[in-house]
Amino acid sequence: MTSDTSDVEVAAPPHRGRIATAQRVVVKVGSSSLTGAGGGRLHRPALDALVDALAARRLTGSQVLLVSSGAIAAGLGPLGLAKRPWELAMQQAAASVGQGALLAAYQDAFARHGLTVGQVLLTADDVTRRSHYTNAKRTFDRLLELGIVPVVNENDTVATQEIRFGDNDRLAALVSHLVGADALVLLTDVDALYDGAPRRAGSRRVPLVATAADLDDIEIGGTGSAVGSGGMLTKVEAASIAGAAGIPTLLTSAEQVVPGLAGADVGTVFAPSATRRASRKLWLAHATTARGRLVIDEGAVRALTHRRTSLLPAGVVAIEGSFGGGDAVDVCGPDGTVVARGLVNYASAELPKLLGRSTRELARAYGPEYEREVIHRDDLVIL
Ligand SMILES: Nc1ncnc2c1ncn2[C@@H]1O[C@H](COP(=O)(O)OP(=O)(O)O)[C@@H](O)[C@H]1O
Ligand SMILES: N[C@@H](CCC(=O)OP(=O)(O)O)C(=O)O
Repeated sequence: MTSDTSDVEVAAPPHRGRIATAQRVVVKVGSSSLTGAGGGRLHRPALDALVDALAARRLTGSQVLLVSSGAIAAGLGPLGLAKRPWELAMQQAAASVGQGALLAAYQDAFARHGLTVGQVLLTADDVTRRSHYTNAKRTFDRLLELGIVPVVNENDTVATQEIRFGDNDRLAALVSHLVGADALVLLTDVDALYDGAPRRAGSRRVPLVATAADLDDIEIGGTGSAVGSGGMLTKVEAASIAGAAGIPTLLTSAEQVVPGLAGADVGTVFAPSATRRASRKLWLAHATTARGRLVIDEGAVRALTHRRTSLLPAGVVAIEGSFGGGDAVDVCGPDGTVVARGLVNYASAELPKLLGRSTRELARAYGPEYEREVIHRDDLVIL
């Protein structure tokens, strides 16, 4: 930068500064960045270069969590598969073979820097159900206290089609919530978000997404490689989930990880959309999959959104779906707009007889255990 005082000095964008100084950073790397041109085996030089950059950051005192894809891709070669299989059982077999190879490579690569890794395999349930969530959080906290680098992936071998994340972008965003990260870094095979297909002439890098409106004119497409899964869409969603917790996201390529982590003007930074909210509420909003819907009347909508009350049976007019007590459900107004999400205290089979009735009346009719709310306000997040 010139010292000429007539120049207006442009301060480094604050979000890039936050990435450079983040004390706790979650870094996610995609399959395509870890596999060679053929896609079916780990590309050790690429993995080693990534580990060198992360180890350097770790050794400056930051805590680094790595969310690494690549299990399925790494299992293709050993199983003699030319491309990612479509069948779930075959993907799981590939992941089972590949995850071992992946972790062994990380163990070895981090050991060159005197660092130890700890494997954490998560299913969607582990970041959805309250007891599992707390347990996963405790494990991460302890690993980080011990100076370990957690290496996280989805537990592909047991995740079924219905419950799996499928891509690791959202998982990385949820892990960043879970551990209260200061920054999320998504590494992929393109150096940034582009305003059109990245390899098309004329497409331009988007250096900053300050608000969701900045995405309006951007063509956000699917995966560009044979081994990736979500494409740009899941990365933009992940950045939005992280942003809702006050966490900035940097999206760039694995090759740009060193300047990216240093706060240089590479890749795309997604500014957070909010200041930090309590993580359990965020988890409720983003990690849970709604198993059903409760339709509530206008008065209940007002009570929930303006007075932040619990949802009582008297305000519920209809139920949709089949769910158990403790499951997540969406709460909608009379026009079908989703106003909240929460953990319901009753199973769908129990609810019909309670609708529209006061808790006092229900307690008289069915006993004191029916005096409880349909959703307690601590288990309710307004959307
Ligand atoms: N607007 C866009 N800007 C940049 N990349 C995009 C865009 N739309 C789609 N993509 C594609 O997203 C791909 C990255 O996603 P993916 O293949 O799932 O990677 P990973 O395996 O790292 O998760 C890029 O290779 C690119 O082809
Ligand atoms: N858990 C899977 C990740 C799925 C996947 O392809 O993710 P990504 O490359 O990040 O789009 C694996 O390890 O193969």
